[in-house]
Amino acid sequence: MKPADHPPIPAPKIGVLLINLGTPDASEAGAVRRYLAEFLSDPRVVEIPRVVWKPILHGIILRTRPAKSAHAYRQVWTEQGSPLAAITKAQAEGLKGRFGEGVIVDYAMRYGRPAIADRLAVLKQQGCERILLAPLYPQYCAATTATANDAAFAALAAMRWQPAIRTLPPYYDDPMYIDALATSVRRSLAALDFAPDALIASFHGMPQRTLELGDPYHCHCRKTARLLSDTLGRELLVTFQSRFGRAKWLEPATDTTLAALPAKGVKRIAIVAPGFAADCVETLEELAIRGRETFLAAGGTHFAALPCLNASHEGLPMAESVIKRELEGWMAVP
Ligand SMILES: C=CC1=C(C)c2cc3[nH]c(cc4nc(cc5[nH]c(cc1n2)c(C)c5CCC(=O)O)C(CCC(=O)O)=C4C)c(C)c3C=C
Ligand SMILES: [Fe+2]
Ligand SMILES: [Fe+2]
Repeated sequence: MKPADHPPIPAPKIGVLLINLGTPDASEAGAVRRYLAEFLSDPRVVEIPRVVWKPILHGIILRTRPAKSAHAYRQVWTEQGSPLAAITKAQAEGLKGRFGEGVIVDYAMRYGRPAIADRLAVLKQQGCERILLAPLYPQYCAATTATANDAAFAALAAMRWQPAIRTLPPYYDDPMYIDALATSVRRSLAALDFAPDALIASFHGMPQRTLELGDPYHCHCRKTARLLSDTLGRELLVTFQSRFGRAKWLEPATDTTLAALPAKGVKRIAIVAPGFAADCVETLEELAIRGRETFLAAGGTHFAALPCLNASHEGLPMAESVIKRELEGWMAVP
């Protein structure tokens, strides 16, 4: 065959795989137990020797926590399932078509479904020879960003013909991210029927030891908060939520701060969670329900939990921008 007689070779495609933490398939204790078992067995999440941790996990945690957590999930469950699942799906839908022809946007979860290995296989079947892994964590943390990438690399380890891979860097200080947060916070505050005395930025906590071992998570959170505070032109109180286990976690803790503020004369607050790309049980139940109860029981009078960036008018263009930058050089992106 002369070269001109060859059938046209389809252009190789690019895949963008959004990755978030994962969430149970259902809000009943069995499903929550399966999810927690996978999540809390990850040595990136609980950095205790397996011989010590396994009996604690299986003998205590997985016998007691699923029922409590299922209660929390039930309070925030939607018709589309877990909020984290529904919002991540909406983010992927909302980003489709924003990177030009030949770029396929998909999403996966580190724990539970859709699994990272399965979606990588589907992207490959669709002809993606280059894939951007995009863990949706603005602040890098080994327990979130690194383990998401680890899972993808483990799937690649089983492939004879691997796609080329890039990973999305953390975007904790990206001006698009900070501006998106500031615009979203301003819009949410303007819609309140009260003016808060204080604005709290609550980040997911981590064991203090991970900071001492060099994980940049704490520094990334502090920098996000400083830049957001500068952009908003108002003070932000930084706290860390969702403490797990007996070890010392990053401080100040969100729950103890909420309980202490009214006695200091801070009776009206708004709380934002800049480290969560999507609302989830930690923002909708732990902050918006239990946090409110704690604050009001301590004498607070007004409480508002502000929404995360989600698939909003601020959130999607921000995600588009940080992703587009990583696709540069792979193709002429519009
Ligand atoms: C945003 C960053 C997150 C970090 C850092 C993080 C660390 C971390 N988390 C746990 C334990 C639990 N986290 C749980 C829920 C949860 N965590 C994050 C994000 C981070 N976690 C999200 C987005 C969610 C919500 C998931 C959802 O389904 O909506 C839970 C499960 C809920 C519960 O039982 O309370 C646990 C447990 C540890 C131990 C850890 C770091 C060491
Ligand atoms: Fe967590
Ligand atoms: Fe929690």
